[in-house]
Amino acid sequence: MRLPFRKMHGLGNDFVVVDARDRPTGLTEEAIRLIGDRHRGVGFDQLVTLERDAAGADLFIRFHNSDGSEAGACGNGTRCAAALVLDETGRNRLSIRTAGGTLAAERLPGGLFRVDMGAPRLDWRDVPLARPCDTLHVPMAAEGVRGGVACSMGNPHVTFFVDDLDTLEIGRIGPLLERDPWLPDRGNIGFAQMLGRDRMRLVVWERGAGLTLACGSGACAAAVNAHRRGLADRAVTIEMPGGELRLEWRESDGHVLMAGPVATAFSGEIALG
Ligand SMILES: N[C@@H](CCC[C@H](N)C(=O)O)C(=O)O
Repeated sequence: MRLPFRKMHGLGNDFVVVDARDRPTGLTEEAIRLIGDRHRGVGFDQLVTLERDAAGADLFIRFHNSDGSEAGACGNGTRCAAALVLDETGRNRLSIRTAGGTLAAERLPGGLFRVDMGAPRLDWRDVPLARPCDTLHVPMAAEGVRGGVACSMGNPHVTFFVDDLDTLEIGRIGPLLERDPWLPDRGNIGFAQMLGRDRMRLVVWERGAGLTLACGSGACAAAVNAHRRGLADRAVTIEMPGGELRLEWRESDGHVLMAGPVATAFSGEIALG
């Protein structure tokens, strides 16, 4: 059996996109890990599976990290999947369901795609944290960082605000913080440096995938958390190693809007078994 796929990325956060709308892919967790292996497989940060939605949305999207675990949300992957289906159908808007919630995607001029990522969840139970805590000041710490800000964007995020991103050893502290006892489901860990009220730098250590060039839901969380801390306005540009995303935490309905580019690198077929 051969499984067609498309390799896409959003700012270097890379995905293998497979289509299960007509028949299930049948991929096991082990097969997902193998395809995600950058030496023995295709390699990806996330596997993005397109499915039909039973509840009436235009599309259901499922996300798996390269370690085989399932994730409730993936901002860059949602933009890529949305772009693919919008191109396929010639439409400009799409409703999408994910395990983390119902989203809306639209095509913008200039080759950009915007996703309404819904409202962040700010209660400690929703992140989730291990026990009651003010999510604005989570007493997590590692060398060079202390006191994170937590929220859920359909997946768990903690953002640490620092003066100088370049002094951190993220490859060393990221995996420790991902598995901190405060995070029973592990977490995506963002390290942010404010450059002004409308601009910041961000590096994200992703749960189940490690250091990434960009993280869409991590950028949403950083925008929300920076505003909650009084560090940023509601609209910010976020610079990540792979490029920039434009974020707005909309006042009228509390939804987070994320806009940025997508790209296809190549497509191919995986020989299963
Ligand atoms: N690349 C992502 C986030 C992917 C999921 C994450 N690693 C998790 O386990 O929650 C994005 O662009 O949001």
